[in-house]
Amino acid sequence: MSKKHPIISVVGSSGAGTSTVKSTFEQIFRREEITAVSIEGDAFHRFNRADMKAELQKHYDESDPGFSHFSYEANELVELERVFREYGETGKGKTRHYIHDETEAERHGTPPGHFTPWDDFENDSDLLFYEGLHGCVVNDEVNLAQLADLKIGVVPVINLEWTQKIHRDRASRGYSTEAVTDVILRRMHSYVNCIVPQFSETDINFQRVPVVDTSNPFIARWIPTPDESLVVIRFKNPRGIDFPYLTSMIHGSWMSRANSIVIPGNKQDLAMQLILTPLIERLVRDGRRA
Ligand SMILES: Nc1ncnc2c1ncn2[C@@H]1O[C@H](COP(=O)(O)OP(=O)(O)OP(=O)(O)O)[C@@H](O)[C@H]1O
Ligand SMILES: O=C(CO)[C@H](O)[C@H](O)COP(=O)(O)O
Repeated sequence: MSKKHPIISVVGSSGAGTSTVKSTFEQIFRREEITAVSIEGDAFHRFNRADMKAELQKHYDESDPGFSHFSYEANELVELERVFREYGETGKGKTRHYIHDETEAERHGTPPGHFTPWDDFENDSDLLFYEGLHGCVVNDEVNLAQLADLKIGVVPVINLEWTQKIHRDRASRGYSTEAVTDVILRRMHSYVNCIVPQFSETDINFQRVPVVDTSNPFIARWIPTPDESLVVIRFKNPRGIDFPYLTSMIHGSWMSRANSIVIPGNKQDLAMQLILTPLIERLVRDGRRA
């Protein structure tokens, strides 16, 4: 927890939609005149693409099913914790980019499968925004959840998450369905052990649930649209959340439990803005005061 230099951590698996949610946060930052610096979780992978391939082969040869981009040891989590701590204490820190494809390569001048050099954050930011796989990890080595001030989980039900990953990796990263399926299978062990536990650390989870059949995500021709989905929003601590206000403002929403509301999928952006704006405002106000 850091009052003066707050940290927002948005966590989700690969293809869950954390980059998509980032744009909602950016709208709030712009409207509220908040200056944010940001980290993409993939920047803290331990290996570039070629080295990762060799590591995967090594683990495969040793019959180790647990190793993948999702596992702790494939990522620089101690370094990420150091950056979170440094930012919380001083408002300074550094990050880099992992380049996935040609479009990103052109933007950053680094070839796909490599990292850009480390770069310092801009000075005088109001907050640090993390989006990625591991921003709420608590394990024997690190406690990232403890260092973040607002923790959000983006967790579509798994069929939908796989559909989104397959479509995104095929459309913009040049992989075949078979290659993505193989990656999903190899990551399952660490999905369960390293990714899922974080959703008990998060303050709010947004879980998109399709209302069309996604029973075979490997042949789905398109991603279910927002109109074909509901979103379950679960608050870890519902105290202080004005549920009557939210359900009256979000047409078609209802409470499904004492700490959860369900909204139509096409209202996710509105719901995020209504829920997150006051929380972010408070973080920034307290930070500026401190
Ligand atoms: N609410 C949504 N409605 C419809 N499509 C969505 C939604 N959220 C995400 N998607 C789609 O799912 C795909 C994956 O989303 P996104 O790139 O945001 O995932 P990600 O979590 O950032 O993945 P990674 O961490 O691997 O980069 C994209 O094609 C995106 O358009
Ligand atoms: O999105 C991801 C994890 O969040 C990618 O799978 C990861 O960054 C590795 O990419 P690639 O295998 O294409 O080098």
